[in-house]
Amino acid sequence: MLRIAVPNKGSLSGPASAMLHEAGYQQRKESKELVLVDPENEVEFFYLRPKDIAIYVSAGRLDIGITGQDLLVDSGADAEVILPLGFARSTFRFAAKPGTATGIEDLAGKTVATSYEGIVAKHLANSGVDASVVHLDGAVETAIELGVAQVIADVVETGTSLRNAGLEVFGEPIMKSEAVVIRRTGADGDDPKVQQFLRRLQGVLVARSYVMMDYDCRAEHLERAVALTPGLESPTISPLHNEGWVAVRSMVPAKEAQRVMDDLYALGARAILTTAIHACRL
Ligand SMILES: Nc1ncnc2c1ncn2[C@@H]1O[C@H](COP(=O)(O)OP(=O)(O)OP(=O)(O)O)[C@@H](O)[C@H]1O
Ligand SMILES: O=P(O)(O)OC[C@H]1O[C@H](OP(=O)(O)OP(=O)(O)O)[C@H](O)[C@@H]1O
Ligand SMILES: [Mg+2]
Repeated sequence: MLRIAVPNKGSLSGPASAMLHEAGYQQRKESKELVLVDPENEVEFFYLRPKDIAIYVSAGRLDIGITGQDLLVDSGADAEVILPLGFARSTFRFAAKPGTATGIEDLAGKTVATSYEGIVAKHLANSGVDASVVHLDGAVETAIELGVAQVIADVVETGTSLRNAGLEVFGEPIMKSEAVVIRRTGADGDDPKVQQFLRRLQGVLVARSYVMMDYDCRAEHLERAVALTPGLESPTISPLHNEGWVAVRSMVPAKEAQRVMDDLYALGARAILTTAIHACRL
């Protein structure tokens, strides 16, 4: 049975469970459940604190886990990313009161408050800057106002939390992050159970970001039409009863669907339809 770690709280928890559900796995019904066995899919889910997941996975106790790339780096655990999942996207940045710092060199001798000590300590060491780091569990934006630190290092998505606290980012982003699937470094990459799990999640990612497009066009316009809808491999072309016309079927990125439909229409294509993809294996 495949043993998988899933975040039990925080920003990663809801979207991770939603993605697993979409991939056909059972998910817990109550937030207090810590383990869920899905016998039909031969999978056991362990709901753990997001910060701990890389540690369990690197210890070999669990086969794979879903966590944040920043949490993986912060843990220093011996685990690696095998599939980025595209949600919980954020950057990790330094911030301070406006006008107090412009780059990492301004941190020398200062105190930095953060929930991600591992990332910050490594970054300071790599940059050769000598600053103190104070660990806080959350709401670090308040640390400056309350005099615990002069600088913070935290997750930034929209920047609203920083603005509300009267702070500004400075320097280059320390790292970018998103939710990822991880496994122990050097674990068997060919494990068929892991491969099947990854194919299911990849199927969800594709189903979320593509639509299926069907249309009819005159045979003489086919090459130009197909250039607009090249698909992932190659579009399917079928003859129509009306001579000189063909039907085309192709996957199109959902974000581009409306523009592509306009362009196909302008080319003379008709009966242009898009339908959602519910699941796929590429
Ligand atoms: N506002 C946000 N937008 C996008 N991703 C976020 C946001 N806040 C946290 N994350 C991401 O979520 C992960 C942290 O999850 P974690 O559950 O530890 O913290 P949290 O979401 O802040 O929850 P908590 O309220 O328990 O602190 C990290 O990968 C981080 O990059
Ligand atoms: O740039 P924003 O869109 O404002 O998002 C970033 C904020 O979201 C997270 O905080 P969370 O609400 O999880 O509280 P926490 O600080 O207690 O973790 C993170 O720690 C930042 O504070
Ligand atoms: Mg948080």
